[in-house]
Amino acid sequence: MKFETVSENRSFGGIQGVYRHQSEATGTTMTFAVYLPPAAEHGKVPVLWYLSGLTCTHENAMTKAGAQEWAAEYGIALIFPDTSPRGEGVADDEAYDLGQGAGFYVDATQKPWAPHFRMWHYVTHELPELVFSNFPLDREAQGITGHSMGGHGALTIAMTMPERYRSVSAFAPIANPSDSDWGRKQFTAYLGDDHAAWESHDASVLMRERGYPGEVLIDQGASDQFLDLLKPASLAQAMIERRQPGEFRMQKGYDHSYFFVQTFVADHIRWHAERLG
Ligand SMILES: N[C@@H](CCC(=O)N[C@@H](CSC=O)C(=O)NCC(=O)O)C(=O)O
Repeated sequence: MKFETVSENRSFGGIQGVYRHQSEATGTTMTFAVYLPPAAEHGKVPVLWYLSGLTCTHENAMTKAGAQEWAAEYGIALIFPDTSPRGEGVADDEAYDLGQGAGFYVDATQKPWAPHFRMWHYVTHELPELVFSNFPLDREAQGITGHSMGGHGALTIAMTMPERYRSVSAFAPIANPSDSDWGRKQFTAYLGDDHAAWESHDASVLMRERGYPGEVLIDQGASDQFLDLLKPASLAQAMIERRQPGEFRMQKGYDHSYFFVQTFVADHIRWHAERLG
């Protein structure tokens, strides 16, 4: 699989790279970022996938989360995919929470989204094949995290493929999209009216039905301006009903911004590093 280098910069002794490739999954050019810690000079390192939220590209978390320092310290690589296909021939919507920048980590089955909006397949199949073939990454040591829409993606992907994603965490995830205006509109557009398809992309439903075999770490700002849309209580209740091991932390005074993410990102990278070995 071919890709081109957009930029590479030294960061905390490692390399922060940005790359571009032609995606078969989305039928578009996709950009992604990979941070390789210094330890990657000596062999394969564990991988933490970071899925971003609404309106983001690969760049927001790469530049705002402050994750590289901790990834370098714990010897773990970071991968930052984009959040949707983009481009002139790609469907879009005027709203910031549908279309480009709002792929919701599903494979759309409905027009006009279906031809390009295949972010589940892209993030779980195509991009892994590309990065594991071209970077010194340990395929057997993968964790996944994300923020907001990306937290939704991380939780639903980890609960669907726990044998692959050996650790999971989330920052302020969209926790119950089937019952939220951050979910119903997008699932209707991308997946249609088939609520069974919605439920397989809803972290609270998956938590209640199957949970995750390891421990789960969730951080949620108690002053998050989007609490009504995120619905953390649904996920917390599902964790209790499931007796899911893990930590659900309400962080006093924190909102939804990257100031919140950068405050707790060290905890999350440590969490993953401890579980990925
Ligand atoms: N209307 C706002 C909402 C966008 C926003 O807050 N996006 C968050 C993720 S929200 C859930 O997925 C985000 O990460 N923004 C990028 C950033 O760098 O902060 C708006 O358009 O600002």
